[in-house]
Amino acid sequence: MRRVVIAGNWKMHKTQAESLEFLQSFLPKLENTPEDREVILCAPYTDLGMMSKNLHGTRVRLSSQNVHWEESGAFTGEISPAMLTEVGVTYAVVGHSERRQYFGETDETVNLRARAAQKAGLTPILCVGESKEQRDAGKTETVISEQLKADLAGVDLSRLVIAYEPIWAIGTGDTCEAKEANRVIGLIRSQLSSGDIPIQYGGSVKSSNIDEIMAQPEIDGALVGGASLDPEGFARIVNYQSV
Ligand SMILES: O=C(CO)COP(=O)(O)O
Repeated sequence: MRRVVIAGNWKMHKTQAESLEFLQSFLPKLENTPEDREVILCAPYTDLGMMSKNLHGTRVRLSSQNVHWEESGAFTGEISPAMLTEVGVTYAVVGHSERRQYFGETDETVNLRARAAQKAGLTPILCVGESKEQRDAGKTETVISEQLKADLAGVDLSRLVIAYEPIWAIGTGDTCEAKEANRVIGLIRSQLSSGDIPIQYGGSVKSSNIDEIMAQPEIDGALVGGASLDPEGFARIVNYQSV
């Protein structure tokens, strides 16, 4: 049985005060959430320590939105795996398309980050996905397959989550059709030597489309951006109706 993993990626949103306010409203809404759903919040670095204290004894896990591959050094603006594990973080997003697009992240650095995360005991959430141009040119499968090959070299597949995030569907309201996301995720799975890796869909996931997304047999969860900022809405996503 593959795990269901629902994660909220807050990106560059929420101060500590705002995160605390979120948790106060969100946590009570998880009372009836089925036990087998894993819930993760990918919060800004400055929120993680405080959130970790407030999440103690709850089912919610914490993720960073990136992680560096060196243990320490002259890397201004970066964060080491140990700095994250020390404050109770257990997951790290790597290879998000916003990092690849705006901050020069390459498959090579994504791979280094994923391996370093695992070495420190963090589970990477690896994001892959094609741009609109690549999709229109019929290159979706090739792009994703090259990303997987490069990003996962030397990575332990038993401690990994993958998120399929088509770039054209991120923050646009233009969700990938659930059946199409299911097809691509099936292709991703067919390329992996382990069948147990949870594979999420990400890109304009909302409370109004989560039920259909989660009804797809290949989709094991969601990586939610904008809709994870509101505690009501994100709780509705976590508490999706399974069919
Ligand atoms: O990038 C995403 C999650 O990592 C998706 O963002 P949106 O849900 O805002 O489209």
